[in-house]
Amino acid sequence: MISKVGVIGAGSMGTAVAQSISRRVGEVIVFGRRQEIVDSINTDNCNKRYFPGLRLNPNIHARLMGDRQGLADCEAVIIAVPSSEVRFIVNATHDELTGKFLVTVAKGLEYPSLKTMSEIIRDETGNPDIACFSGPTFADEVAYGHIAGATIGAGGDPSLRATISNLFGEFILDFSDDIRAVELCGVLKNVYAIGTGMWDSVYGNHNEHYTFLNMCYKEMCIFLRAISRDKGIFTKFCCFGDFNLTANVDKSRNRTLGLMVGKKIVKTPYLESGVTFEGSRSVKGIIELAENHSIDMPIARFVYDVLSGNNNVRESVDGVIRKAP
Ligand SMILES: NC(=O)C1=CN([C@@H]2O[C@H](COP(=O)(O)OP(=O)(O)OC[C@H]3O[C@@H](n4cnc5c(N)ncnc54)[C@H](OP(=O)(O)O)[C@@H]3O)[C@@H](O)[C@H]2O)C=CC1
Ligand SMILES: O=C(CO)COP(=O)(O)O
Repeated sequence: MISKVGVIGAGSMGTAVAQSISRRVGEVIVFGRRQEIVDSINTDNCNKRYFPGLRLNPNIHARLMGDRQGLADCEAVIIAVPSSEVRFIVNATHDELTGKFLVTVAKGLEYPSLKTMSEIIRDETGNPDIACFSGPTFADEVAYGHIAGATIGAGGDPSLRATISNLFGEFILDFSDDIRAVELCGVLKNVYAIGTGMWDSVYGNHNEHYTFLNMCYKEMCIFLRAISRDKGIFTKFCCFGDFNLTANVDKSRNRTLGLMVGKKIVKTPYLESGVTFEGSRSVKGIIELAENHSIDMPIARFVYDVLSGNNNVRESVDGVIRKAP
């Protein structure tokens, strides 16, 4: 039984996962890069920057990212930073992470390598046991203990699954041994959340919304059918559940980005906002990955065109309707 778990990333998802897991293990150590967050967690049992109203469980402690011994003492480590940071951070903590049980919750695709997070982590650590966690899991709702489902992407080793099931025992879990496919679901759903936000910024009726949603899900399933070994992936939490959560709910940062870009409230510097918009970083890679499999993704291309400022939603959307699968 794992007793000490590390969480790299003291943001919304890192804090939320720490709160959930802390009810199932002896201690959770959250590693952050801001001293004031580390202090607020250790002094006030609260991450004042991300969840100012949430009292964290007393067995959650925080350390600065550089605390190598603190990380070395953890038996399992969860990586909860934006996908753009994963390679740098895992490379920098290679010695402490090698040989450990690692789980990534990050939803992104490295460019131009087109590697998923678990593939990056394996590159950097050589660990055989790397799992991913992905599903309809808004961090704030996880942090406050609401029911959530998630897919665990992991190898078929029964002891590995038992370990994961215990760590994430507060979630309703399904499993897949196609880790890459699970992670790509999380990448795709962010792209379609932006796309649905863009569409809804122009077409506000119910019929229009669900027509476009269906077009997105169809394009996503065509891609997954081509790349996934897990033929049941389509009904798993990482796919149908997370796709619908983020495409339909304004709480989604990706959907909100689509709405704001569609309404011309923001232009491309939004990446400097400091908000984690994973879909905008991964859309180009997902298009290239699809092309490598001779798959056309008109909706993903629509998202990329509008995000790039090449076109606005109205100019681009006719192409989508004509070409969408
Ligand atoms: N939020 C959610 O609802 C969910 C998020 N996820 C995924 O989790 C991942 C993390 O996102 P999320 O927690 O939402 O993002 P947030 O923006 O809420 O937090 C990101 C955290 O990463 C830290 N960070 C960023 N760069 C570095 C770095 N170079 N070194 C150390 N720490 C760093 C930030 O530090 P600082 O505070 O100093 O900026 C912050 O603590 C994403 O891939 C996301 O898709 C998955 C499911 C749900
Ligand atoms: O992945 C998430 C919920 O499962 C969070 O979505 P956003 O990054 O769009 O906020």
